Amino acid sequence: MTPQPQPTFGQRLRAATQEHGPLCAGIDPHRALVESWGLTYDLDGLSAFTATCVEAFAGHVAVVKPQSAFFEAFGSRGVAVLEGAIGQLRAAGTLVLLDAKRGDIGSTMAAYAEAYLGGSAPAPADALTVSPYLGFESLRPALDTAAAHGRGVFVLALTSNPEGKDVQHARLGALSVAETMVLGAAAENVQARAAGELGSTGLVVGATVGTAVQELGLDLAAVGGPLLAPGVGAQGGTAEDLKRVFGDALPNVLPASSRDVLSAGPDVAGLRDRARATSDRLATLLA
Ligand SMILES: O=C(O)c1cc(=O)[nH]c(=O)n1[C@@H]1O[C@H](COP(=O)(O)O)[C@@H](O)[C@H]1O
Repeated sequence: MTPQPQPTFGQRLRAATQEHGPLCAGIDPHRALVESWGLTYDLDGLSAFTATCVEAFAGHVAVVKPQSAFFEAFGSRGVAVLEGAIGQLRAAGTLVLLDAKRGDIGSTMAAYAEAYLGGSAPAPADALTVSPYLGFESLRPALDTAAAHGRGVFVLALTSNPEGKDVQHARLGALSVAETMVLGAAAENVQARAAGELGSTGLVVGATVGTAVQELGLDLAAVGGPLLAPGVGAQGGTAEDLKRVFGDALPNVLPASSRDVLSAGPDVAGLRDRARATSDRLATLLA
């Protein structure tokens, strides 16, 4: 019997958002949030916070995005909590986008790719955020490792923080730095686009970037991959902003929200309801 080709990350993401709506729910255990849930800001509090998020989100949202920094802050035992959560979410069929924004030179990038996306990664994620400021092509090991294992990457292009534009709007000859990321991701997604499918190389474009997409003349619809839009909620990004920022690329947008959703905890049902309501609202907008 001929083995079936494994589904790509883009295919799995499309199916997940069709089933659950477009929300990417963040797990960002900030000290203030953990304490507002009545937990102590220590390893026990981190574990309890994470377990509540997993219970609320697993099987109920399309994608969960744990922010690695908040787990790394507790050292190897914090990372073990993160690895446990990744495993539980994926076992429930929920896609995990690990937000670690890794970026380095080729051989070191290859080690990061193996660590998070490889065939023998200890706790592989379905996708990883990556930082392209050592050059788009420095990401090659992550792009190739992800593709080989049906996983994805999200490349920073226009980040939601106000300082991002100092680098991302800068021009390299005719092209802005952001546009090199758009063209790089589009090239990775050519085959998927030709097949009428969502590609597995995504970009990060914040919901808070105002008119930057238009000013820089970026063709986000041509990327052919998912467009992670953080900044919804706590950073001030609204559903209306998503419309303005993304225009005809709206169907590929994966809006991400962390604090705004997490503030509905610690009650599991309350947290799940907030995530579902946010996802439903966004689904109507993106339809
Ligand atoms: O890659 C990201 O997810 C990301 C990119 C970006 O441009 N801006 C941004 O806020 N993020 C992440 O998205 C999350 C935003 O959290 P909230 O502002 O609480 O919704 C954090 O984990 C950020 O690190």
